[in-house]
Amino acid sequence: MRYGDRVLDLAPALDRALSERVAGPNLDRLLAAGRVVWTELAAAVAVLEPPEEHLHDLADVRLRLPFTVADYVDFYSSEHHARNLGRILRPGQPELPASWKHLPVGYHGRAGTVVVSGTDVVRPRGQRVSTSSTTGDPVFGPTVKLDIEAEVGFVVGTPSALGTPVPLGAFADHVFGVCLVNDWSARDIQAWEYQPLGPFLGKSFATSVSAWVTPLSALEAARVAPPPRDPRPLPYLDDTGASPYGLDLRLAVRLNGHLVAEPPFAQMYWTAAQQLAHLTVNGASLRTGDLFASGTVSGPEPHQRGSLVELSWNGTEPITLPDGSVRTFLEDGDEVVITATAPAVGGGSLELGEVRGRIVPG
Ligand SMILES: O=C(O)/C=C/C(=O)CC(=O)CC(=O)O
Ligand SMILES: [Ca+2]
Ligand SMILES: [Mg+2]
Repeated sequence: MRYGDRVLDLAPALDRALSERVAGPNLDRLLAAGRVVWTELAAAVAVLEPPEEHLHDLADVRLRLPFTVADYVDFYSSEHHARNLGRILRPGQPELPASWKHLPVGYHGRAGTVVVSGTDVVRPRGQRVSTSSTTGDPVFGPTVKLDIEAEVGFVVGTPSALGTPVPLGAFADHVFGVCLVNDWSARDIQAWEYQPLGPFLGKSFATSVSAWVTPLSALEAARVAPPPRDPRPLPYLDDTGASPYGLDLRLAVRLNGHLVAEPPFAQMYWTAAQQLAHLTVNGASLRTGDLFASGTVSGPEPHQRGSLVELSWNGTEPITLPDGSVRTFLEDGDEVVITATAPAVGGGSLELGEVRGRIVPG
């Protein structure tokens, strides 16, 4: 457990009965233990006075992937991001696909390449069509449009049965907490391969997650109403009158230490509860360790865009950083850090665990 600037080795600091139910080398057993135990643990932690011997400086600790990732799904739930990508990738066509306001669009990603914050990201190679190509034929080589996507991830604890959808109201019975996600994306590989089945190799080479998962119970004060929906969604997605599941998380994206974007999660069109309801409405089951990400978090303002393809408008509007360096997409050696804050229970604000990654040559 994160304890300010330190790390608390929680299991030996807990009473034995609780410790035996959650202890392990990662969060897998805690996730599987279910909501009653999560609540019991949160109560125990709130009154805990940790002995010094179980506290370690962050610098002395190597952070690991916090849980075994089962299935990984990525949504597309920022209206601002979706409209921007539509304008950039599909000029002359409607900004939003016809289904966009009726369901949270998503795709299944590659769980095995989800890596913990701090892991280097190797520039991927693949097929792309050069902008100077006269034939439209692809070339092969390292991506020249390596991008980030600042996202929020939701971590499933309690599984569900195959054939049984998880309704909106059961969200907190299944989802343990929240992490930050960087969905690295090779825009040139993606643009050539993605139609009609969606992203494939352009995003499957690495997805970074924070080493820390913030329990939903710690984010009660961050809950906000999502933006109004028009048209009203079908009943299984209609959260009118329900306790809202928007979250006022304020993201910050830094490139080589310079702030380049401040995406507001509160403006996401579809909430995580709706994403979960949609993901299971066909009877698909959940497993402990399933990770579903929000989609790139972009707000309405230019400085609120959570990807470089938006911030540099597909490379046509380069960004000048305070140190004088200029970027469109990522260069080798670049380091990206995504952080977030949220209103805390009892006042003040809390920080989510950061997600950090550096690009190394392919
Ligand atoms: O509009 C497209 O074709 C592609 C969109 C994305 O690459 C974004 C994606 O991965 C989903 C998201 O993060 O919002
Ligand atoms: Ca994404
Ligand atoms: Mg990815």
